[in-house]
Amino acid sequence: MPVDYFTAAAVRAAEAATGDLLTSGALMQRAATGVANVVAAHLVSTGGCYGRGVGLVVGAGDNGGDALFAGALLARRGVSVCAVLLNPERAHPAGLAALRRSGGRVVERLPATMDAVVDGVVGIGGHGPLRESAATVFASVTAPVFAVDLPSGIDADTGVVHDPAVSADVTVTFGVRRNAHLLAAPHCGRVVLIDIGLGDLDGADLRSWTDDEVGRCWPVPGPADDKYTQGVVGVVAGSPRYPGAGVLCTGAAIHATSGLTRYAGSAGAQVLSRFPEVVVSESPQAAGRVQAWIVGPGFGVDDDALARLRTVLAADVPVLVDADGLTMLAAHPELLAARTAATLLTPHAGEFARLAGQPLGPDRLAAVRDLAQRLGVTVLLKGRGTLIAGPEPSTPVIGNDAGSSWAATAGSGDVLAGLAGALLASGRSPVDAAAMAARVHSVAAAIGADDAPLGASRLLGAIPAAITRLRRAAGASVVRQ
Ligand SMILES: NC(=O)C1=CN([C@@H]2O[C@H](COP(=O)(O)OP(=O)(O)OC[C@H]3O[C@@H](n4cnc5c(N)ncnc54)[C@H](OP(=O)(O)O)[C@@H]3O)[C@@H](O)[C@H]2O)[C@@H](O)CC1
Ligand SMILES: [K+]
Repeated sequence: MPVDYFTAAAVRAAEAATGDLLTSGALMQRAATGVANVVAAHLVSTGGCYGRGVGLVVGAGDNGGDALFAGALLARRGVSVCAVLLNPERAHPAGLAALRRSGGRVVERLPATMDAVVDGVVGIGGHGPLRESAATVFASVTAPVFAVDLPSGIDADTGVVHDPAVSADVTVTFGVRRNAHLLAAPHCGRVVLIDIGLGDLDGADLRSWTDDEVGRCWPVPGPADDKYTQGVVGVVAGSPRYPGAGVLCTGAAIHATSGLTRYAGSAGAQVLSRFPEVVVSESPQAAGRVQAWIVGPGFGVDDDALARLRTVLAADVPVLVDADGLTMLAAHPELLAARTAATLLTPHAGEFARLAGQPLGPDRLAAVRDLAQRLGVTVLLKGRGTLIAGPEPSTPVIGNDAGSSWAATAGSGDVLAGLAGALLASGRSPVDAAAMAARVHSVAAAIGADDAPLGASRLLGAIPAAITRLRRAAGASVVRQ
């Protein structure tokens, strides 16, 4: 099952639909119990609850109410709980009374040594950066931070991390995940989802694929397959100045599927010396039939490159455009007008700005969705958090948090393009191909890096192990050999 993420408005609508549960405060009690249990589990795993110190940083809304009720529950378990009220007159009255009844204290500032700090400043009602009073409290916090719903200072819908904002070790959220949990994943830490009885929600804004899903969908040869039935991909990449891009992109395509890989360009000799299984030609016209093209990595932007881009985009098969191909496409958007098959663009932020005609801006989710709809293509926006939007407005954007930044290295994008292009040739839709490629790319980066910087060659070499890991996550029985 994919993991779905929702906007604050969708969360509020789902809460409102519960009627009595919301108005009676039952939802808040469930939320607070979840927070208390997560914090207590941390205390237990690090020595026990009794006599340990937990600080609450409490804002003026219901997020602060959650923190206060959670603090009350912890105090009843023998935890020494103290709360800083950022706006004492507006602190949640029932929550504050509950804390006091349980023996929790209100303090001006948190003690220097704490075992955990609960961020109850703001949740889905927050806007803008952490205000000064809250920022001052967090500036001296060294204990693990447990964010209620969202780390404060992070926008629930866009994931924009304002400055300052809380960076959490654990985020405890309720009912459904919010967009920010994926878009600002590095700031949320471990996200724990508490069931408060909202049920299943439709209309996700954002979605991520799980490892087992990618593994289940990964194309592997069946009994009736040969090299042609699994998809032939053509790679138009590399140049005399940048032959390596052609080698890396072609190598990734070879590792992705068992289909045939053709290379068309000036780096044929280098490609062949590394990968003798590739069928090499000088130009796309001479390459023979393919089920998808990859065009652009290390390609240059001269007239010859533009002519090749034009040829490839005129073909009635899916095309992935990357790197220099995107720079040329930004100057010649008319090349998309005559496309009859799907197109997948894979820009980084700079290429995105060229295509969109304006800087990416902080709201990456809206930007990628707008560009995909405007151009009528699928767009994969690269980064630590990859975002993939198709041209249909009704479908959720797919996001992939890499979990690490090891893949931020030269040639990494060429590898991603090779993976996604081969999956396009195997018949996957552009959104699926992009989502699967992004996931396997980040897993390969983690495996290849093994906690030390890696180059794109090692990233390439880790692709088979990454595919194996994802397929194992899906269970061995799903694919008949
Ligand atoms: N409804 C329910 O039953 C359930 C709700 N639940 C919980 O409620 C939360 C939503 O509560 P909410 O709607 O009260 O908004 P909330 O996130 O507390 O923020 C609003 C307050 O923050 C303030 N503020 C804004 N920005 C700020 C900033 N940058 N820095 C500092 N302050 C800032 C703003 O102040 P103002 O702008 O008015 O001065 C206003 O007072 C949700 O995230 C979940 O935790 C769960 O218990 C499940 C059941
Ligand atoms: K919070």
